[in-house]
Amino acid sequence: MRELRVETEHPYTVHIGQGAVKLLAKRYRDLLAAADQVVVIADSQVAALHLPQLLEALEDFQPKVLQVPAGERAKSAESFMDCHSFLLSENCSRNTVIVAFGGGAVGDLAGFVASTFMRGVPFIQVPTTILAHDSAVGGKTAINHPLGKNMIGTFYQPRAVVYDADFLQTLPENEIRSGMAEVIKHAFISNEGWLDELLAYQNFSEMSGRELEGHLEKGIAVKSAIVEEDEFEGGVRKFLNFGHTLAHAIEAHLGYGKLTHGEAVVLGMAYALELSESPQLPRFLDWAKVNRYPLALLLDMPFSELLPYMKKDKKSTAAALNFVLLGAVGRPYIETILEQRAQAAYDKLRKTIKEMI
Ligand SMILES: O=C(O)C(=O)C[C@@H](O)[C@H](O)[C@H](O)COP(=O)(O)O
Repeated sequence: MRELRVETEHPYTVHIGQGAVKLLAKRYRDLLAAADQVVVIADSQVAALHLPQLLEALEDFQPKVLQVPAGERAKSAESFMDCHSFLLSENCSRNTVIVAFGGGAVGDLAGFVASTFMRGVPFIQVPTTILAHDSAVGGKTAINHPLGKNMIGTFYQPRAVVYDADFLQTLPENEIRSGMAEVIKHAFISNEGWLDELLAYQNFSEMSGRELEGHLEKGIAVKSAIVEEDEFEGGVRKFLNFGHTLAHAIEAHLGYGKLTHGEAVVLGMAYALELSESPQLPRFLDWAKVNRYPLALLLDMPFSELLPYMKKDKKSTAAALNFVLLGAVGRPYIETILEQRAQAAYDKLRKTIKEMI
């Protein structure tokens, strides 16, 4: 079992390894035993596969379980209110502990619920996807608004992240693709050798469980170092948004859940590389093509339809579009891009994609 400490204002530990969920009752007994109630907010698809393991680990605390829709559909105002209604109807109090069980979406939702229920109750992240190596660490919580992704949320750190690698074994192919996009994002902003290793995958089924755990640990280390430096995103934390300006626009434009977050991030990273005039773009597009990321989707989406969403991105202002670009691998920076240049780069990328698929 590996442990990584995240030294934020309220520090916590990320436990990662097979069977990690079993340590919940031992390592967090004091927190859980002091709670008047333990409430699990679970992704319904994940619950169908793995809830018994979590309930066994928490059996001493007789948790209540609320299942929410799988994926991005969990991050709606309706599901946020359902969570609060559940907590109130179960007579939960400020001494309740929430456990988020599932992928990035349920983690973002449950974290937001935990940060707002009676102005804040403790929560533990139990992520079950590759993508959540990113979202479960760092304390960004959110739900979506039809006009923009993650527009409603807080910074609120979990008490612990318990990342059981056993849960990753049942991930469907599109979830593996989605999660690997955030892994590769961490490599782009930090380390060329690691990026080379990741871009060598022609098919993620070549990757052993041990290799995957290694990549997740590296990703978490990159993420936590940045979060430790800039917990509330005044500066360097924005680099973690590499690829996300376009990705979030695509997700909002298509309707949340139509595309996985990571698939959208791959399209967004290709665009950010084009804007950066990066020599990494051709091999990144080749990698995306062989690993069956939906590059062709960009051909159906005119720039004008995505622009209003990009303007609402949290890094942008009313007057300027701000993107995370890449000087070289490991050297991200923020640049303000004029609309005309943003459009030209988008059209150029679409032309390249059209010629290669
Ligand atoms: O934690 C962060 O900081 C990130 O930016 C990580 C992103 O990968 C994250 O998944 C999310 O999409 C953040 O978007 P934001 O627009 O809510 O900052």
